[in-house]
Amino acid sequence: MPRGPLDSSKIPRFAGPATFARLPRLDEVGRADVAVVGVPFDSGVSYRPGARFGPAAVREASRLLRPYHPALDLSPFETVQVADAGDIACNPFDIGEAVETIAASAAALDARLVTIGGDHTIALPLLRAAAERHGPVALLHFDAHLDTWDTYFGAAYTHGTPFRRAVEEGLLDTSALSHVGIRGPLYGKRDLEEDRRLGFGILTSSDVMRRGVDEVVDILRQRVGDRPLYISVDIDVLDPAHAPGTGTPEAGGLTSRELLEILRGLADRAIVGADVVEVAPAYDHAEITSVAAAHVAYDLVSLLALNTPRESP
Ligand SMILES: N=C(N)NCCCC(=O)O
Ligand SMILES: [Zn+2]
Ligand SMILES: [Zn+2]
Repeated sequence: MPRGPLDSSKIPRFAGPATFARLPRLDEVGRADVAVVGVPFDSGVSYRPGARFGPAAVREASRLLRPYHPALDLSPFETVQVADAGDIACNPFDIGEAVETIAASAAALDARLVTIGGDHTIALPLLRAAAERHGPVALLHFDAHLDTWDTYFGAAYTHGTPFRRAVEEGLLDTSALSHVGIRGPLYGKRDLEEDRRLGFGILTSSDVMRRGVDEVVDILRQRVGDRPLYISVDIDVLDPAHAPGTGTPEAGGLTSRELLEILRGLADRAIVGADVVEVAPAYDHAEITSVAAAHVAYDLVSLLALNTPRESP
């Protein structure tokens, strides 16, 4: 029987140190099927810094999460062992070294991971770890930004470039790559042409609004098929009204309801790992962004719980 979160009817949810959803730490349970791990790294940002404080803020905002998910009819923490694996400590002064550390630490965790960032640079090492285990993976990338740019100031590893590196490294199944929520001004039309050449399809923020959640879910489910799927959620996919606490906000984004509904529509796909990145609490108000990120992480944990292979009795 998995060990679940602290009982909030006995220990008030605002008491004690924060783990994700008040779950046990990984060292308290020994092993986990699904682990939530923080990566407090933001040395790859191109604008406002501060996502290094994302993991702590999301854990704090996750105290109110409850154990039963009505929309999925699922108690994820009873179905599988979920634990908080703490933070991956990586070098804030050397991006290349940090990327190596994150890849090695993620690969060493014997669990399916929901990673809390940190800036989007961390998706590259997380995809390395996922591809090492599963081969090239399908990618669903929720973001205002493409993050397939080549370099910034000559730097190859930044929060605007992880998915171009991931394609170059052969980590992704280029027949199943989608961005969702893209919007805002670009450097030029070439950004879109290069992105298409890498293999990405785009559902813009306007597409989500005009075509609606159900049609978007149909398109994404078909594109992913039965491939192993990695989901990367940059919280700036949400409108700044729903996620002001982030480094590169863009007007005209998704609502948190739309994002959660799209994720729930993917419950029967073969999800192998996920991240929620770019929460920068210094720009947040009333925990709006961290609450949204905590709920997104809860839904991702639930999807992974549904996707954990059960041992036959
Ligand atoms: N928020 C992320 N991941 N990327 C934004 C990069 C946009 C830019 O610097 O032009
Ligand atoms: Zn972004
Ligand atoms: Zn991003």
